Amino acid sequence: MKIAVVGTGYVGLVTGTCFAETGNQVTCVDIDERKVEKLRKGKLTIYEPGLDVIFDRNTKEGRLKFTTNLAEGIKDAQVIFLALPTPPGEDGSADLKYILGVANDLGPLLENYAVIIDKSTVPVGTAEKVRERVAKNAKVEFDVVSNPEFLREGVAVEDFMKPDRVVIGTTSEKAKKVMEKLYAPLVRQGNPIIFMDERSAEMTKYAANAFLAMKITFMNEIANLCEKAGANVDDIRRGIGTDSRIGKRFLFAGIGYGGSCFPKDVQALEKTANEFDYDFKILKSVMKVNEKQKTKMMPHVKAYFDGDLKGKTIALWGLAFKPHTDDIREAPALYNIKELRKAGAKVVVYDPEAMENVRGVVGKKVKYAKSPYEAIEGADALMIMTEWPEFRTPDFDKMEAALKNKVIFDGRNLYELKDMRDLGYTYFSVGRDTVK
Ligand SMILES: NC(=O)c1ccc[n+]([C@@H]2O[C@H](COP(=O)([O-])OP(=O)(O)OC[C@H]3O[C@@H](n4cnc5c(N)ncnc54)[C@H](O)[C@@H]3O)[C@@H](O)[C@H]2O)c1
Ligand SMILES: O=c1ccn([C@@H]2O[C@H](COP(=O)(O)OP(=O)(O)O[C@H]3O[C@H](CO)[C@@H](O)[C@H](O)[C@H]3O)[C@@H](O)[C@H]2O)c(=O)[nH]1
Repeated sequence: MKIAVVGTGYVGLVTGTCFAETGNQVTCVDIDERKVEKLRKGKLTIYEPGLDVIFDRNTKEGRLKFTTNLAEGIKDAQVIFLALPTPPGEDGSADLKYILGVANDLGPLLENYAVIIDKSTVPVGTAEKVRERVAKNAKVEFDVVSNPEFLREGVAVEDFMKPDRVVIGTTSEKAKKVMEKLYAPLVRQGNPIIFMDERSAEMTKYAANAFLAMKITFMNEIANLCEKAGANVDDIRRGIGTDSRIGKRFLFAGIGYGGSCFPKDVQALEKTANEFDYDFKILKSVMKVNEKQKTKMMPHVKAYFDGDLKGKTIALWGLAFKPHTDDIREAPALYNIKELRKAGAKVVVYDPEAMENVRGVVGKKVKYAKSPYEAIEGADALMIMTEWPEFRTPDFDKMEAALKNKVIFDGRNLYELKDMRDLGYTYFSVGRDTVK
């Protein structure tokens, strides 16, 4: 099939590369000339495990191309994915300017029947809006389908190639057939394609993200209560996760959810509820709790240094919003850097992948270390913000020699309390006793 993907960010690049891998002819379109130039030279623009291998194969074999020219990109395409940003607008609702802008441009460029697919996360009713915009100038027949994406960053290729399910919102039989053919190679293991109308598909995406954000937030509140009540959240997680109605996944307490999706999508769904005059109380609580959770270690840090962080050096391990990605959008680490600096502390940071992105936002306000051990050399304390595997079993002898004080503020519960006790650390974690 000939496919165009408009918007070549995390979702667009993964979508385009994976569909090239299943044998399609894919052209990715982006307005960012530097990005397209780099991709054309065979260089990836994001860090995503496993993407490099299939990207190389498909660019070399000529199935994956890049352009800044929309007309050239969509020429003869049977399906056109819109994988464009839907950032929060001023009031927190999803800003549709990118999607509707491209929809306006598409109409006059269509030469044959095409299925236009909303891959971006878009509020209920967007497919209708896209249809209206394209129809204004279109001379040929077309369909607009909602096909939300559920991939997670860090495991995006695997999620895309082996999806739990594919959700497709369409009321057109013709579009349905095209979509079935397109996705057939990805659902061979028997995972379902779930067809529904466009509005339900759009709502499904927000419901999934909001539910997962709520699940995490619930555990974060249980963790906060555990700290007061002397219980251990890791035991609670195991105790409830084994109940198949609850499930083991997304029960890890920590310093809040971040990333480019949960924060904006929970907010956008709450705005949608507002528009329909519905007071979505749970979502409001989820946002409020998460906001506070991100910097929940700060009071402990301040108290440890008797309220005075001036001149203290705090090392941060982990900057990305989660491991296996260089994405720092809404990363808890950024909020902690801000709070630490506000309190007068010097901050030294280390992350295996996200340093360049942080440099772009924070610049010289923090020091960048080349290794986790360089970051803690002479530091007064260590804070852990992201659970990268390399932080899980560090060389504790090296750590002891480097740190001024044996104190760790762990926002991701990487270590066993017993081990920390045996090693003689003061150890703060989430939803568990403090080791002193
Ligand atoms: N990142 C994820 O893990 C993820 C997962 C599922 C769904 N989503 C949703 O997918 C959508 C895209 O997210 P993303 O993370 O890929 O965003 P992104 O910011 O990484 O990528 C968007 C790309 O679109 C390009 N662009 C902007 N305007 C354009 C135009 N007029 N023409 C062509 N290209 C244009 C940008 O230059 C950028 O490269 C969002 O709605 C998001 O909520 C994201
Ligand atoms: O038990 C858990 C699981 C996750 N998180 C946090 O939740 C956030 C989101 O994590 P994750 O869902 O793994 O990453 P994303 O790449 O943001 O993926 C989410 O957002 C995407 C964009 O919409 C969706 O496609 C995915 O299905 C959805 O999981 C991160 O800050 C994690 O640290 C926790 O705190 N505890």
